[in-house]
Amino acid sequence: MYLFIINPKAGSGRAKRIFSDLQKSKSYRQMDSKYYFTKHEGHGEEIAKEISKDPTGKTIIVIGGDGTIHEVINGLTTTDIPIGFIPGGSGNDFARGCGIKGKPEQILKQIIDYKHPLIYWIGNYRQDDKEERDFVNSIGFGFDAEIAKKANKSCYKNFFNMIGLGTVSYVIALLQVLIFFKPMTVTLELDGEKKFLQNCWMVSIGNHPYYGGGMKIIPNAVVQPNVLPILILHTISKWKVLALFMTVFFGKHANYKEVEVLEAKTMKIASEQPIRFQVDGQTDICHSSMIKKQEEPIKIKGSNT
Ligand SMILES: Nc1ncnc2c1ncn2[C@@H]1O[C@H](COP(=O)(O)OP(=O)(O)OP(=O)(O)O)[C@@H](O)[C@H]1O
Repeated sequence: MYLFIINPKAGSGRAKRIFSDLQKSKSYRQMDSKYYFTKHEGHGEEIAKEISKDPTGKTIIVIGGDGTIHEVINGLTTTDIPIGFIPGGSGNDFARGCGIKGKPEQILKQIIDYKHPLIYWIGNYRQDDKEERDFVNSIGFGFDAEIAKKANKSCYKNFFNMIGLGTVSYVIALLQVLIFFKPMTVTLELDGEKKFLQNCWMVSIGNHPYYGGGMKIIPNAVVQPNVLPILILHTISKWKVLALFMTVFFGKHANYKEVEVLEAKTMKIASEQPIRFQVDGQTDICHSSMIKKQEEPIKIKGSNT
C-alpha cells in the first residue's frame, strides 16, 4: 500500500496542487493508496511514527519540501519502509541530492515501476544533551545558519518561492547577514582529533552537495556510508565572502584558500558561546553537537540515477 504524506503549505501551496493533479492521473487511480495532509509543524513526524508500527508492504510517498521529508525521516522507526519523494517545496535540495527529476506524474510512475530504490545514508546529530535526530540534507554552523534564519523570517521568501526563484531569498539574506556577522570560535573534533578554530565563518556537513535551492555548498559530497563530507570557511574578509558566494552555484568556492574541505567518520563541534545552526534549513542554537552517519541506510524510490 502507498501512503501519501502531503504538506499543504509547502512551496506556498505547490505540494497541495501537485497532489490534486496526481489524483486525476491513471497511475494514482490504479494504486492502492491512502493519504494524509500534515496539519501543523511536527505532524509529518507523528504520521511517520504511526505508520512505522506496521511496516509490512508499505511505501510512504512524501509530497512537500525539505522540511517535510526531514520530519518524515525523523518519525520513521524502521528502515523497512521505502520512501518515495515528489518535490513540492521551494528549495527541494533533497530531490536534487537524490537525483529525483521530472514532472510529478513521471516521478510517481518511477516510484511504482522502479524495482531498485536508491540506497541513501542520512546523517545523525545530537545537540548538547538532547536526543539524537536525523538530517536528510545538511547541517551547518555559523554563517549558513544565520542566512537560513534571516531567509526563513523574511517577508520576501514567500514571494520568491511563488515565482519559482526561492534561491534569490538566500542571496538577499546573505547580503543582510554579511553586514553584522561575527565569526565564531569553536573546537572541532574530527575522528577524535582536535582543531581549535578562531574567527571561523562556517562549518557545514552534507549528505550531498546541495543547500539553499541548488547552491553546491559541499561540492565533493556524495551519498555514501560512514563518511561526513565537511566544509570549513576559515577567517576571511567580508568582501571576499561576496566574491566566494558568487561561485557557490558551480561549487568553485572550494578553490579559495580560506575554504577547507575534509572528511571524517564523526565530528564534534563545541563552543563556549552559543552557536547558531541550521539543519535541513530550520535553525536553532546549541553549545555542542555530535555528528555521524546513520548505520542503516534508507531506501528512496523515484530516483532514476
Ligand atoms: N499544515 C501545516 N501548516 C503550517 N505548517 C506546516 C503544516 N504542515 C507542515 N508544516 C511545516 O511546514 C514547514 C515547511 O515545509 P517544507 O520545508 O516542506 O516546505 P518549503 O519550506 O516550502 O520547502 P523547502 O524546505 O524545500 O524550501 C515544515 O517544517 C513543517 O513543519
